[in-house]
Amino acid sequence: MTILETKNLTFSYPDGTVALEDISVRIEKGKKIAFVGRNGSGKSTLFLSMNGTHRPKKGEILFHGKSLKYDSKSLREVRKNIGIVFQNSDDQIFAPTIYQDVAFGPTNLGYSKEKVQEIVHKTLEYVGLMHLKDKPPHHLSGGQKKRVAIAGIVAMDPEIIILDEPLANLDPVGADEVMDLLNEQSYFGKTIIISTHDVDLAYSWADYIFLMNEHKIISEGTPEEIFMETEKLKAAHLRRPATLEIYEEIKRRGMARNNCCPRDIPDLVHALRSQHLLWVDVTPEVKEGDYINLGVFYGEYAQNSDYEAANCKVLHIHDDGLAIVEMDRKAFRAGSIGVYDTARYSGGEFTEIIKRDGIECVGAMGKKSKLLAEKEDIYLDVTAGVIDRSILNALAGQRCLILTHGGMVHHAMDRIKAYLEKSGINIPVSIINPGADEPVNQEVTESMTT
Ligand SMILES: Nc1ncnc2c1ncn2[C@@H]1O[C@H](COP(=O)(O)OP(=O)(O)OP(=O)(O)O)[C@@H](O)[C@H]1O
Repeated sequence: MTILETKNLTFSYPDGTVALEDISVRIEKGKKIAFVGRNGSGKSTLFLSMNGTHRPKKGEILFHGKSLKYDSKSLREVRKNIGIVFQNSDDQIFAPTIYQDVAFGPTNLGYSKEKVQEIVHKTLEYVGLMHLKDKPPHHLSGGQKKRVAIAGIVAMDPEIIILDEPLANLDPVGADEVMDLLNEQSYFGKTIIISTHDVDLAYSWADYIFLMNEHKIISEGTPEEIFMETEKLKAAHLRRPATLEIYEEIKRRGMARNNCCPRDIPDLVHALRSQHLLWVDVTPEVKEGDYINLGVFYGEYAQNSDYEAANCKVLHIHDDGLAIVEMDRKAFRAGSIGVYDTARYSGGEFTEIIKRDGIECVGAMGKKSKLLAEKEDIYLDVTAGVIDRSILNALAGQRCLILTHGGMVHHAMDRIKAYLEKSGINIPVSIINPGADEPVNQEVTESMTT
């Protein structure tokens, strides 16, 4: 279902600079959308047009199929439902305290003082800034300011959240925390639109991408489609994502499975063709069709030590005694992944779970979960890219624990299950402390082969 649409949108600034030319896009409800383009291509202008801040010279904008109107009542309604987080948080945050800043939107919507308080507390808790609620925003770090700006928008409960360069000036962990927030909002059914020139982010995150160059949309499609268009990327001064570049190189060396389009590191690992055929020296008594044991180096993926014996069938023996053998390896030493919902935390249980389940790798997603881990003095092995890192560590045999809360629990479960289903690997995965309406164990049970 289309939630937002622009038709032949054209916009120029008062000094005559043309910023948008004939832009027609359709945004589907609930999707994660990225507008990708170099500096000055028109992304910010388009976003400000989408919520009625800029009035187009030509064309129109439709929200739920209705053309945008520019009287103050209609604009108020649109801005309640289409929230924008600006690239520079200082353009957005202006109240004397963080609490007041987040309260601004809900207050303007005419909610009672009690309801505003309830919303602000919930939202600040959600972004992990409750402990800073009375601080003036200008005393915060860039990453904290970004979270305040997002909180201010989330507090209005808009249908669409637009973020202009959401990760600009954030460190990797801060960037990950912002993406965790966005993924959770997406899980709750919000439509998320971002602008970025970070091709790696757009490729791994978005459901659908619009490519912009010189005030126009030059292409649109799924990430896989967009990043195959080398010429258009070049025209837009962009490059292909690193994951795709690595995959292409692996493929050129005959080491990749065919027809896959890895979007992240676990995908890339899965894209590696397992090493089936080996070329070895055999003794004269070995015949074609025999089985021999060979020592193979598997690193952390081995079941007992880094080296192990793999049973190999001799396929062909050359005159010079060299043979081609095929490895017959059945299984990885698989670890496990447990997801703990910190929304149901009552105090002190992490230490107990880590001891009880022999956890070797702990990761936390979201500020709230990280703060709780700190409170229990838990060392966090992973604080960024937590889901992917946990999958990779579990593939190497580790027992992993992910601390997160609310919608992120299900986002993490869905992502892990999707990966395991796609790769046919079996790793026990469960929500450790499910709610009354959730299944205790969500194991994926397909058989595992290399
Ligand atoms: N207030 C303004 N007055 C005049 N021209 C402007 C104004 N704001 C932006 N522009 C121009 O409009 C064009 C589009 O700018 P816009 O900021 O929308 O691009 P962008 O893709 O968001 O860039 P960036 O990635 O650098 O944020 C550029 O040529 C820019 O110089």
